[in-house]
Amino acid sequence: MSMIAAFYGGKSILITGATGFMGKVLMEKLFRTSPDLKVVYILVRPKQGQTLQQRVFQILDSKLFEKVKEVCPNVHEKIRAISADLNQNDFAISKEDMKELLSHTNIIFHCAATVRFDDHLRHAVQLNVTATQQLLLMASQMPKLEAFIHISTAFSNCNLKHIDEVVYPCPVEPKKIIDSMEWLDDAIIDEITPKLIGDWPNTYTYTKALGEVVVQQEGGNLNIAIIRPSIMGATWQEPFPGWVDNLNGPSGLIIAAGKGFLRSIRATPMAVADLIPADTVVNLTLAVGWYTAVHRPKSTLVYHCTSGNLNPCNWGKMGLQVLATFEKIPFERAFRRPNADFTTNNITTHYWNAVSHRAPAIIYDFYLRLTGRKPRMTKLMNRLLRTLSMLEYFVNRSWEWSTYNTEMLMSELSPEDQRVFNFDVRQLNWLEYIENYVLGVKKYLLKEDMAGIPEAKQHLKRLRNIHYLFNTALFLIAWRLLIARSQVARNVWFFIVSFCYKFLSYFRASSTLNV
Ligand SMILES: CCCCCCCCCCCCCCCC(=O)SCCNC(=O)CCNC(=O)[C@H](O)C(C)(C)COP(=O)(O)OP(=O)(O)OC[C@H]1O[C@@H](n2cnc3c(N)ncnc32)[C@H](O)[C@@H]1OP(=O)(O)O
Ligand SMILES: NC(=O)C1=CN([C@@H]2O[C@H](COP(=O)(O)OP(=O)(O)OC[C@H]3O[C@@H](n4cnc5c(N)ncnc54)[C@H](OP(=O)(O)O)[C@@H]3O)[C@@H](O)[C@H]2O)C=CC1
Repeated sequence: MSMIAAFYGGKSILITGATGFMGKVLMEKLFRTSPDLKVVYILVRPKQGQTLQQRVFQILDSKLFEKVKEVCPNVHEKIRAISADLNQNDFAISKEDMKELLSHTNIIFHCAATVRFDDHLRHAVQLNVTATQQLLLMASQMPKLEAFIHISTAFSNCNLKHIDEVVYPCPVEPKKIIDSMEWLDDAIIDEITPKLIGDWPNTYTYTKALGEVVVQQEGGNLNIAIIRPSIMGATWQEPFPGWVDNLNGPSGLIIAAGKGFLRSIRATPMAVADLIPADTVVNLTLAVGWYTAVHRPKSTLVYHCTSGNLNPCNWGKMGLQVLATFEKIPFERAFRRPNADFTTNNITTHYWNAVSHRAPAIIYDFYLRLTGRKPRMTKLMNRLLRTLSMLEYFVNRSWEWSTYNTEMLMSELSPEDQRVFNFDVRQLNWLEYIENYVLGVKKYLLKEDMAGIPEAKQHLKRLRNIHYLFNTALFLIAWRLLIARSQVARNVWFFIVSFCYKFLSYFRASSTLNV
């Protein structure tokens, strides 16, 4: 019997960010391995005209929860959705709900965050720092609380090259930042943001670093642990390979490459692609929850959930495998044949952006206009280029994350727990994982049917023929123009023609002699 699964039995668990990518995988695993848990409270905000219950049912109706419904048929009764907005004071939770949360919660998994790189500093601070502070305050009033697990990111200290499993201080105290956000107006915040974030690449990583400091400073006597995942990708094994449901991290770029929009990216092929499957992160998170509650470490432990130091894969290898998978599993209605490449300097990046991204978009929009349709490709391409520029920082550097605590935890698990809550990335086969990832993007994100693969392959063949035809026509036109204008080109042309003629004459003469 798994000790971790048994530990969660009968427990009341509070999850923030349960409607997000990681939150869903976390809930799924909890219910599948500990169907006898008491209740999972989730803090949810009504969104896009959906009520809380509708949001919960939508999650439970997804393929991700199919296995859960078999092992825990009353799962919907065990999820208690609480209306909350983490941007508001006291999270705008009603008094009754707050009372229930405070008196029953045993474990907290704090996953909610804004993960947008370009979020306004005020909003990023509110969600990633102030909300964490408020949640800690709530936690300190929970008499039955056994552990508080805070999800951060391995990139919270990406301004360093080697990162240990410790909380690093920030140049400005989080409390001062929180206070200043209250009285500074947006224009001033915009102006000081670059100075405040210093050598962090964006407001996301900066505020996640501040969030960690808050956890350390204001955790008081709570039993706390911090988990730092790197780039979270589709599931590796559980509940099935390849599950993914948002465009963050590599998923959006896989779509852009597979549909033929993404032709080149400024990335260092040898830089480590520190991807980590979502189910690996969740297994570690649940193991940390158990360890923190049962062993009550004296200080706040930080756990790195990364792949680079144990089983490294680089962007070059990953990119090639993604492209190889498109040969077998193409996406439908591609704009161009998938053929993304890495560039390594600014000049080639600008060149390929102009030639391979902007020019085809302009030509296609011109064609759309001619045929009476609304142009849209240039807008889409601009958005892709903006996304690429935001991700560039992460695909041109490598980091070293130490994993002493994560390895210590692994050694503390029983063989059964090591199997059920496996977070040993050394066992990950990258080629297989990436293939399943691309397949998952096709099935669960693009919602494309596998039966459409032959037609998608035919479409790619047509695109290849159009590509060859276009290139040949372009070459002939360019050559014709050159010959008309340049004596050197004419001389070269006559030399080639006369050489071919002589060669053919010689060939004909020698074959006549042989007869
Ligand atoms: C050959 C291949 C090589 C592969 C090579 C890979 C390299 C991959 C490196 C990654 C490196 C990360 C390393 C940090 C790891 C962390 O710790 S960070 C956690 C992950 N966070 C992220 O990835 C967030 C990054 N994304 C962003 O910050 C913003 O989306 C961007 C990039 C600034 C773009 O913003 P934007 O232009 O305003 O576009 P946005 O409104 O966000 O979205 C555009 C459309 O996509 C949709 N959309 C956006 N997000 C989502 C979503 N999550 N779910 C569903 N739809 C969405 C929107 O609905 C919108 O659609 P429409 O409503 O227009 O129809
Ligand atoms: N994805 C990744 O690559 C990585 C993620 N992480 C960390 O993992 C955690 C989970 O990330 P991930 O699941 O990918 O993120 P998602 O963007 O998928 O989910 C974010 C969650 O936070 C919730 N949330 C956001 N704002 C509010 C609000 N004002 N009130 C209530 N809830 C809110 C969202 O709710 P709603 O559905 O209503 O929007 C959603 O449930 C985060 O802490 C992130 O920093 C760390 C490393 C990598």
